[in-house]
Amino acid sequence: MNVVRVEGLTKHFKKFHLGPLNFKVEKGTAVGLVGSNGSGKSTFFRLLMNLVHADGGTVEIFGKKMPSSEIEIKQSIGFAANMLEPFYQLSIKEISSHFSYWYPSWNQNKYEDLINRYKLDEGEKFGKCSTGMKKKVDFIFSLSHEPELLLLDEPTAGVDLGSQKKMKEDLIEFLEDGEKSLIMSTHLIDDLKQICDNIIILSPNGKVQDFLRKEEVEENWAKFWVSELTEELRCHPHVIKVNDSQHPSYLLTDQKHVVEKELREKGISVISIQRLPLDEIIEFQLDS
Ligand SMILES: Nc1ncnc2c1ncn2[C@@H]1O[C@H](COP(=O)(O)OP(=O)(O)OP(=O)(O)O)[C@@H](O)[C@H]1O
Repeated sequence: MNVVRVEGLTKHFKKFHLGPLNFKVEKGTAVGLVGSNGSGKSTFFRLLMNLVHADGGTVEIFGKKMPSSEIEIKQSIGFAANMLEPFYQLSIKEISSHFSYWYPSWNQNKYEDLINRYKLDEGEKFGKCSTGMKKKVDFIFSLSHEPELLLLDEPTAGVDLGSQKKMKEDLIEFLEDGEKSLIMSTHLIDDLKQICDNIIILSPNGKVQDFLRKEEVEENWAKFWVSELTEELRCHPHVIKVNDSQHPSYLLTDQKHVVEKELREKGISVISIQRLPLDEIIEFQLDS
């Protein structure tokens, strides 16, 4: 079952066009959204939450259409995206009383446990919190009403290392029963490695450059150092990069088994094979 389905979603600003975006998020999975600064990650979250109006396309969440089922859908979404600034004059506790009113599923015990876990002072005015503290408050509010889906825009950015570790533990626990889902943007490879199943890469011009299934890419992407690079290999649809400026030459593939078979059939010797770590794969995708 798909928890999120996006079709042809577009947003045009004067100097930036996002989309058309097409993808699905399966229930029970965690998706990492990566892309360079300004590639449209925050805009994408705002579109999902109908905080900016799309110029085209459709969004379905929990099988219901946005924006016609907006209120119902939002009751089951935990959203953290630096949206609490308008409450800068209120204390964390005062903001929590608004949240508990808005969300029938608000879990006061969970909220208090998280406040203690992240060592926050509930009496502090939100506007006086540091950047990292604000991120933690945002994170706590997103989790305290027992959502089915979390949408988190760079949740760990600017957060101290100890709290980053706790956030990851909390997200892994959130996903544990396989019923709940997560989309989070991040610039941190560890977030992707430790939490996400799939990765959406946004190109600088606001398009989905790739949708990577983490298990598949770790299995399929590899570098082969070979005795020779034939023309056929250079043009092979699963050879995505070659380098013959050094000896031995190497090729990069996103289909290890296909290329391995091809090399064997053509009698080309493989000097060595290296699996590609996820960070190199993402780096390659972001650079290409
Ligand atoms: N309200 C707006 N009006 C005009 N342009 C906007 C508006 N909001 C965002 N943009 C532009 O859309 C582009 C994408 O911005 P967005 O904040 O979504 O990127 P991002 O991927 O989240 O970046 P970062 O990684 O730096 O947080 C940027 O060029 C930005 O200037």
